[in-house]
Order: sequence, then structure tokens, then C-alpha cells
Amino acid sequence: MKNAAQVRHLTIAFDNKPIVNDVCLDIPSHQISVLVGRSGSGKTTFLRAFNRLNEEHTGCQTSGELCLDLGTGLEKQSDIYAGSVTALRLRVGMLFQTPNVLPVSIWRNIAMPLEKLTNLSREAISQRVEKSLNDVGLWSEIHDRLHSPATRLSGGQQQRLCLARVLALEPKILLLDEPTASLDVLASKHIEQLLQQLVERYTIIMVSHSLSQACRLANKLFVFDSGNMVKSLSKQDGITEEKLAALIEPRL
Ligand SMILES: Nc1ncnc2c1ncn2[C@@H]1O[C@H](COP(=O)(O)OP(=O)(O)OP(=O)(O)O)[C@@H](O)[C@H]1O
Repeated sequence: MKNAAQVRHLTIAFDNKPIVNDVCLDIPSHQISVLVGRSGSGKTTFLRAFNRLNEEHTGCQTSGELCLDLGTGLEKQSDIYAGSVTALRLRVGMLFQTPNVLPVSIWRNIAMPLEKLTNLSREAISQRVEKSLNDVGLWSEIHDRLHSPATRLSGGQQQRLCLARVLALEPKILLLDEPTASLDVLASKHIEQLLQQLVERYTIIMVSHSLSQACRLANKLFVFDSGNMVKSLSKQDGITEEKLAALIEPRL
């Protein structure tokens, strides 16, 4: 099986306080890898290493090696696109816990990043907007109100719009930080179904607090505890909620 990422001895500290400790793991291509663990165990910090988002914080120190395959084989992250963080983030897209739609129209939410970050023609941008809205199942719901404010969409639709905005930039890897945490059961189910379809085209790495969700979605599961990756499980191992709960239950 091909790997989309290889992490070796990754250590991340903020202001000299270690948050992620010497983590080694492989992320398989075109599968869903889920990171679980207690609050504060370092999952988000680990996830944010893949698009170098931790580096936005002064006082962050990272060591170890992270290699990514963004279409041309595994390469050191620091060498990809000659170290351009913006170019890297186009290929390693990220979706956050709470939908962060821009206070503009549905259409502009997707078109604006394409105008700013690519050299695509107006026509190509239109095609990407329509395709990405179709990919997240939104086109049929909102094609007649593309120019109304994105903030008028429901929470679930806003999260799918944010996903469409990421997909329009044609990433290879999707980072999802608790993408359904702010959504109701139906909207969460919709996102989960989308992820199961999208994994054919993208490698997905996600943080989840829901053990049932982790069991439904994970091809590969990594358990974090106090900044350490303490257990790795594959779908074939039989990932059950009971097994996971036992692995991450609070210390007495
Ligand atoms: N920019 C930062 N500066 C200093 N400390 C930070 C920073 N970001 C995260 N931390 C600390 O790192 C630790 C791990 O946080 P992180 O968000 O990675 O954990 P988590 O497992 O994702 O938690 P949760 O499940 O609650 O989201 C926490 O103690 C947090 O306060």
C-alpha cells in the first residue's frame, strides 16, 4: 500500500513545552486516518504539522521528519514547492471544527481563493465552483441562490461550503479537525457519507472526538495520549467503540 505521508520522530513544542513527542507513523494514501485521544493529547497540533500551521505561532519548535506525497512521490515537506507554505497549503487543504464561511456570497466564497491563489480564467473558475459544489452535494440545493450571502446557509450547508472551498483548490490531502463537532446528527451523517465518497480521490486525516464516528470512518486509527502516539489500529484489526474507550478512558 502506498503512503501519502511518513512521519518520523516528529516532536513539537510550544515555548519549550513538548506537546507532541517523537511520533512515528505512516498515513496510507486514499484512506481515512483518524486521530483520537483525550482532550489536550496533541491531536490538533499533530494535524496542523501537515500544513505547517503550527509555525504561525511564535514559540513553536518542530523537529523530526515529515514526508508527503503530493503527486510526485514522497518528499520532505520542507523541500516541497521550495518551501512555499502557500503552495503547500493548496495541496494540503484543511477544514476546521466550526464552519468559517466568508461574509460574502456562496459563489464568492469559492471563487475568491481561486482568483487570489491561481491563474485560472473566469470560465475555469466557474467550472471549479460548480464542480466543487456538486462534489459536496450542495449544487442541487443552492444553485438558484449562488449570489446570496453564505451566512444564510444552515450550519451543515456552511460546513459543506467550506469543504467545497477546499476541494476547489484541488488538494491531495485533506486535514479535518473535528469537522462535525458543531453539527447536528443529520448534517454530521451527510458529511460522513461525503468523506466516504471523497476518500477515493483524496487522502483524509481527521481528528474526531466521537468514538462511534471513528469506528465508522477509520481505515487507520491512531490513539494519542499526552503527546505520544500510543496505539495504531487498522480496520482489519476490528475497531470497536469498547476497544477505543478502553484505550483512551480518563486516568483515575
Ligand atoms: N499555539 C499554542 N501555544 C501554546 N500551547 C499550545 C498551542 N496550541 C496548543 N497548545 C497546547 O498544546 C496542548 C495540546 O493541544 P491540542 O489542541 O493539540 O490537543 P487536542 O488533543 O487536539 O485537544 P482537543 O481534543 O481538546 O482539541 C494543549 O495543552 C494546548 O494548550
